[in-house]
Amino acid sequence: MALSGKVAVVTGGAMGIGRAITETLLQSGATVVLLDVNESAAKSLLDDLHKVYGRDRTLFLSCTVESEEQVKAALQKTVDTFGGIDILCNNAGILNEGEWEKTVSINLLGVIRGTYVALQHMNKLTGGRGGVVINTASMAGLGPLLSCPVYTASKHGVVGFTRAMAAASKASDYGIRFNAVCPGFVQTDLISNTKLKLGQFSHLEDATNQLMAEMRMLAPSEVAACVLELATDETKNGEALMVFAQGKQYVTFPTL
Ligand SMILES: NC(=O)C1=CN([C@@H]2O[C@H](COP(=O)(O)OP(=O)(O)OC[C@H]3O[C@@H](n4cnc5c(N)ncnc54)[C@H](O)[C@@H]3O)[C@@H](O)[C@H]2O)C=CC1
Ligand SMILES: CCCCCC(=O)CC\C=C/C=C/C=C/[C@@H](O)[C@@H](O)CCCC(=O)O
Repeated sequence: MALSGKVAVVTGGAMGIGRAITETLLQSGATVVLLDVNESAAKSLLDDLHKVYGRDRTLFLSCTVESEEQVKAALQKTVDTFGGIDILCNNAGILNEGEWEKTVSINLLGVIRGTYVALQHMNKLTGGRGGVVINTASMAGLGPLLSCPVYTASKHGVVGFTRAMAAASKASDYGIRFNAVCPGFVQTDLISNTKLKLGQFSHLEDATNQLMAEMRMLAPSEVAACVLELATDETKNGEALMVFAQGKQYVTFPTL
């Protein structure tokens, strides 16, 4: 299988897109460590996964991506347990325009933190074996979502950070590829009760719902399939892969 022998870490791996990524990577032969704050969801998922994949290819570690200490401990535990890290999926994210600092802290700072801590373990220049980092951005990382300006900013930041890290890694010979997946609307808890999550922009919920209807919904598994493509296609570095209900498309960015 494509990922046999590979060790993957998935943040926010207990639910939604992260759960689908976890399952898809396991199906492809990887060992998967899922980091999440929702212990009950994670333990329920682990029970299901153990029945299908056995107990030796999955591990749940309670970890918030907001904590440097917890991320460092989780990635060290991963390396101590499975020998290294080959794939990092910085997937954890929230929608909360009311608590916008928390949105930035998780969606952007959490991606930067996970990347920088994993770099110490994955970088070929520091004893790592290289690999790939796939960041879950969003279509809102490529264009503005009027009802959630801070969520939009966080996702634009993820796209920019990913592309810059890809260039830095190539120029530095880290041996690590960096890519972003940019889904449209996906049927998960994140987009439930959006009116409560839009803060001062809750009056724009209808406009967002109209966009959601026009773009149609994706299943988490469709996003996970694109993550698998970015993980396994070694020609992909610095890419942003858009995922629509109608298909997928790599972004062509302007050459400055
Ligand atoms: N649902 C959608 O329409 C879209 C979602 N995305 C992005 O996909 C990613 C996953 O979101 P969904 O699966 O939709 O949401 P979800 O709410 O179903 O799952 C998010 C997971 O992240 C975990 N999490 C939240 N805060 C965390 C933290 N501080 N540390 C560790 N884990 C944490 C949650 O416990 C949950 O298991 C997010 O980055 C989101 O922005 C991108 C485009 C579309
Ligand atoms: C309700 C928030 C959902 C958060 C979850 C997501 O990340 C969903 C993102 C899905 C689609 C986003 C599409 C964004 C489209 C806009 O950029 C576009 O409609 C703007 C067009 C006009 C312009 O460029 O100003």
